[in-house]
Amino acid sequence: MEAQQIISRFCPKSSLAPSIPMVKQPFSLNFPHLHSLSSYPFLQSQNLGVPTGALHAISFVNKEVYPSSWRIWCSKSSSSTAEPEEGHEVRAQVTVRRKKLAVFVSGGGSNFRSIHEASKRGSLHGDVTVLVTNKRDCGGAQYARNNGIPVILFPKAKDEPEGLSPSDLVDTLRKFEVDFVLLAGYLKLIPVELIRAYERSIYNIHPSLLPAFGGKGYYGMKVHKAVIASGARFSGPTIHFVDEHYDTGRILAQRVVPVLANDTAEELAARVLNEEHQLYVEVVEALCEERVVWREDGVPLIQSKENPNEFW
Ligand SMILES: Nc1nc2c(c(=O)[nH]1)N[C@@H](CN(C=O)c1ccc(C(=O)N[C@@H](CCC(=O)O)C(=O)O)cc1)CN2
Ligand SMILES: NCC(=O)N[C@@H]1O[C@H](COP(=O)([O-])[O-])[C@@H](O)[C@H]1O
Repeated sequence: MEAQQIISRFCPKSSLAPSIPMVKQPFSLNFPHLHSLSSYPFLQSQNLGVPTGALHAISFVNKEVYPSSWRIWCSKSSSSTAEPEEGHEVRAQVTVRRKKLAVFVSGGGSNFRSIHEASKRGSLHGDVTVLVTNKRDCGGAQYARNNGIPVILFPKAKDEPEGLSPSDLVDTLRKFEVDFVLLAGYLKLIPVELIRAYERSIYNIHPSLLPAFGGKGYYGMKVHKAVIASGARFSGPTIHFVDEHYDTGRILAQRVVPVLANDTAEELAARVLNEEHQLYVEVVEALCEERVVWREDGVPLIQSKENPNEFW
């Protein structure tokens, strides 16, 4: 990518903005080595007086690289102590608040379970605080109940007397202080009220390489059957921002799997789903650590946790 590309970082309105202003900088992709304190758990909480469960970091900036006029929004540190290395200086300290997640499902909920398990094992700096479904007895809803996660029905079934309106749903998610909405096998159109209320904070996983094989009518096994029938040699999951239409939001992440000559739709579905589970957890970890950045041309990128100089 051209060095003059501008990268700015987006922090959802509902999350605490970092303690230093978000500024656009004429960056190349080669940031000085900035790393996250999150890889040094012993530095968390007690050393810096930061509440338990909060990610925090101090930015050490390589003065040779950045002119003093640049303000660094990244708050990462490679140091195993709070002291800057030679040639670096402390610029800022930012606490990344633990995020609250709402997951929407209509079926078995294996992606939801993967995200919840990542939260429980501590690799995810967030919690699933509410589950939303249009199928009250689906596998995902049962899993949520078994794990003490509140379940909300939306929209109600046609034959049910009453249910939540779109604005009721928004109010309910606000009451749960939801930061991000994650669709995971949810088969209903998200209403524009929710899209507007959670700008750039609603994500969906789709089982094909969008924009191919997406849109109304493309869900579940229908997607994999269409891929096989097309003769495509590759498929894979896409995670994208959700806008008013099915599968047309900005693409954030993808993985590729081969489509084999003798694949059944079920075999392809299983291969894609295995990648989905890994990819969605990786992406949600990045969301919760506020590692999503926006290129000047509007393409969202994820900043690598291991090497903040790299984006994918
Ligand atoms: N506003 C948005 N809502 C939803 C999106 C989105 O991108 N924007 N993604 C879908 C998930 N999805 C693909 O990833 C998808 C789900 C369902 C359909 C579809 O055609 N549904 C049928 C009804 C199916 C049923 O009720 O069993 C339909 O609308 O006729 C297409 C794509 C989630 N919501
Ligand atoms: N267009 C939407 C769509 O087809 N989503 C797909 O539904 C499955 C849900 O599985 P899960 O309930 O086990 O997570 C997943 O494969 C997901 O990509």
